Order: sequence, then structure tokens, then C-alpha cells
Amino acid sequence: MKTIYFDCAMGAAGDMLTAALLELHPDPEGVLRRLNGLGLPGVEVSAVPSVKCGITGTHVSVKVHGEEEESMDVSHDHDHGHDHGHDHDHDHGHDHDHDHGHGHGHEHDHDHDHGHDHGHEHDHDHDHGHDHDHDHDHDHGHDHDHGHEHDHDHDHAHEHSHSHGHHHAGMHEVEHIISHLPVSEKVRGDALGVYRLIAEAESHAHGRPVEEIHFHEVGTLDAVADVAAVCLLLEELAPEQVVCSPIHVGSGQVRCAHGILPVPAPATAHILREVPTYGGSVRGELCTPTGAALLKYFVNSFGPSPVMRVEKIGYGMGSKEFEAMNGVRALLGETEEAGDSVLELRCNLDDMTPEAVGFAQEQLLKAGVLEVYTTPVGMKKNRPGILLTCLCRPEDKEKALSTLFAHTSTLGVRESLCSRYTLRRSQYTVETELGPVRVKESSGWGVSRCKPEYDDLARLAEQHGLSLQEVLRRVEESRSK
Ligand SMILES: O=C([S-])c1cc(C(=O)S)c[n+]([C@@H]2O[C@H](COP(=O)(O)O)[C@@H](O)[C@H]2O)c1
Ligand code: NI
Repeated sequence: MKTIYFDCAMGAAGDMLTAALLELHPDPEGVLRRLNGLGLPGVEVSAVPSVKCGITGTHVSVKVHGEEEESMDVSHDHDHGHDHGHDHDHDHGHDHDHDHGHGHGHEHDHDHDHGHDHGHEHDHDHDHGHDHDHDHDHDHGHDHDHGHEHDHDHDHAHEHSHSHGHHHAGMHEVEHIISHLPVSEKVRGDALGVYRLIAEAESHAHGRPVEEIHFHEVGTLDAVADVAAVCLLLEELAPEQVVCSPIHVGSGQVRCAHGILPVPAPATAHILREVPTYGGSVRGELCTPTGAALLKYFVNSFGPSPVMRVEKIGYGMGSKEFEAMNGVRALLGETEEAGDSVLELRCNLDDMTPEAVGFAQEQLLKAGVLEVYTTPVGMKKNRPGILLTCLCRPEDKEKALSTLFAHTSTLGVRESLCSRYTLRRSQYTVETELGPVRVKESSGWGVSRCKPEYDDLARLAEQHGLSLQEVLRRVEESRSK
């Protein structure tokens, strides 16, 4: 099975993942041309050779209007001049003051030309600078309370070396940008899915609904470029599975727009719940929210490198220097097609009511079995009975057995160990005129197919008073656009 393995012994950031995948791609120059042709205003993506600990790799630089952003670890040894003027005064409470109190004492004309005209008439006439002709006249209706006249003209002409140019954007703006990218439906869906993870994490960390979240660094165009780049590269490299090592997240503190936060940053920590991570002894932010969201979205399993015949290796270097090589290593190769094993537990029942059998099935599913079903059988003394079959993982056997004995009348259970071969499953989201719909993809063993998620179709059918069939028809229609 075509596999990409990410070695995240020094964490992961969007640019590191992009660079590692770029090294695996047969035509990195072509990918860079496509990335620079996405129409992200002011964004320039380039790849430069980088040597860390004597190892050569690639560093991807994403510049937005000539500026590159990086995370700033707090060093306790020399935490003085390091402020980089990063303490923006904006208030995440989302009434969007935009006072951009950089505290630099310099006067610049803010002209966020990545889009919304902060000229403050507030009909938000989005001009994303896309070349393709989408005529989106966006009325955000945000009730911004600017109370000031100045024309935010962020053209980054200000010579201040610390002019970070933080573009604050909400999920709505980011969705808008992504959904107009000239890429495939899958790449757009993936990029939106990755951003949703970031938005949910921000929402959780700041205790605000997703719609009220204004991205800080993660919302800027460099993060959009990183996310789009990784989605595009993974589409073109087309691995059948992505496996990743436990993630080294780093330790200490990182300086953010709103102050000093612990490492991993709250958004990163939220995204990486239930993913194997460790803090290690390196002081610094090794895994960023964007890196975390990309891994969470694309990785099928975490653990050691599987048995694989490696064909290509990519080193994606970060910008910070540590004693260890600060890079993500990506291995591309073929793993052996290995099936897994499941247990089949069976018993024949001839003295239970249908209600009691139904209840037993529910209890078995709650106990974590993979599947449970009944088959009519003719039993001794001409009694019609049922064969109850339950599939479970070998490690769940004890629980399944005790549930079977507790909730059925059986006196004995038969067990067989079965080899099982499965298709790899993944999911992406498609935006349709009716609302978002998740699409399940399954692939492997030479097949690849996809199917809209029934629950989403049913929800939209109810919401819009349509038949399931009509919703499906419209979803298929927007997928083929
Ligand atoms: O400014 C704020 S509030 C902030 C919050 C958080 C949270 O986790 S909440 C994180 N950050 C930092 O921003 C950069 C973003 O890096 P990306 O590469 O993902 O764009 C990173 O250093 C985060 O720790 C800021
Ligand atoms: Ni902010």
C-alpha cells in the first residue's frame, strides 16, 4: 500500500510539512508554480535549500507582502529585547477594534489588501485579488465598532522591521478564500476540513463560538498557503495511507499576539487530543496549530514506522535552530498489505423474546463490539430460533463475552478468529448550496470510491424540507461543478 510516514521527532508546522512533501514530489518546481498561481494576494511561496545539523533539506518560505512569520519561543535566559512588538492590542472579543496597537510608535496606513476593506464602511467588499472571476460581493454584516476613521491600508510599506502585518480573519473569510481557490473539489474540501479543526480549537481555547473566532497568526494568508500546499501535495502524491510518529510538541512558552502561552499552545493541545504526543526536553514550540491540524486531519494512524520499502525521503526544515535537526522527515514507500484479525462470537437462542434479543444487541454495541447481527435458524425440537453473531476486536473479547452471558439466555458461546481485509477509509467535506456534507472515501486493493454521509443528507433533507433523493441529487450536482 502506498504510504507516507511522517517522522515528527521535532514537531511539525505547516511550512515544514509542505517542504518535506515537496521533496517527495517529482516536480517541485511545478508545485511551487501552481501554489503561486492560486491567487492568494501578496503570497509568495518559495523553496530554499536548508542545512540543519549537517543534513540537507528544504525550507519553504511563505511570504505575505514580503514578510515571513514565525513563532517566537520565550527564552528565560534572555527574555528582554525579544518582544518583536508582537503584543497587538486587539481584542479577541471580536468587536474588532482594529486598533492594531503595535506599540511601535510608527504610523502606517493599514490597507489589508488581502481582502476585506477595513475602510470601515462595513459592507465588506471583499476583493481577494483572485484572478479568476468570482464576483463575490460579500456583505459580512459584522457589526464592527471601529470608531475611527483611518484607512487600514496595510501595504506593508512601513519600513519597520517588526511590522508583522497580522491579518485577522474569521472562519467566514477563510472559508471564502479557500472555497474560491482554483484547485480540485477534494483539495478545497480538505483545506476547509483542516481549517475547521483550527477554528474549533480556537473556539474552545477562547470560549467563543466558531463564528466569533478571529484567527490570529493562523488566520493569515501564510497559514492558508501552508494548508493549501499540503492538501495539494497530498492529493498529487496520493498515498493510500498516512502514518505518523508520536509528535514531539516541545515545552516552555511561546509569545503570541495576546501574551505568553504555554507550549503546546492551547489550540495545538486541543487539536492533538487523543493523538500520541510528548513534551520532551526541547524548550520551544515544535508543533504549531496549523501543523497539528494538518496531521490530525490526514494521518490514519500514529505509531512507529510500519514495515515498508522506502522509495523517497523528504526533509522539511523549520526556521528555528535547536541542538537536534529541526525538521519533519517524510518517507514515501510501499507497505505490505496486512490484514487484521477479528473475533466472531456466536450463540444459538431459542427462548428469548425479540425485544430481549434487540436489547442484548444494543448492549453488545455499547460494549464496543464492531458488529452484531441475527440469522434465523431452525433448532432442535423444531423450534425456530436465531443465531446471534457478534464481531469484536480480540482485545475486546472479555467484555463482549460477559455482555453476551449477561443479556442473553445462552449457556455457551463459540469463537472463531478471522483474518479481515479492509479498505482504507477517510473523509472530506464538500460545501453544497444546502450546507456542508461529509463524503466518505474508501480505497485500497485497487479500488477507490466515495459516498456522501447519510446523516448529513438526512439532516439537510429535514432542514430544507426535501426528500433524501433530492438532497443527494443536489449534492452530486455541486460535486460535479
Ligand atoms: O495570539 C494568540 S491568542 C495565539 C493563540 C494560540 C492558541 O493556541 S489559542 C496560538 N498562537 C500561536 O500562533 C502561532 C500560529 O502558528 P501557525 O503556524 O499555526 O500559523 C503559533 O506560534 C501559535 O502558538 C497564538
Ligand atoms: Ni488576535
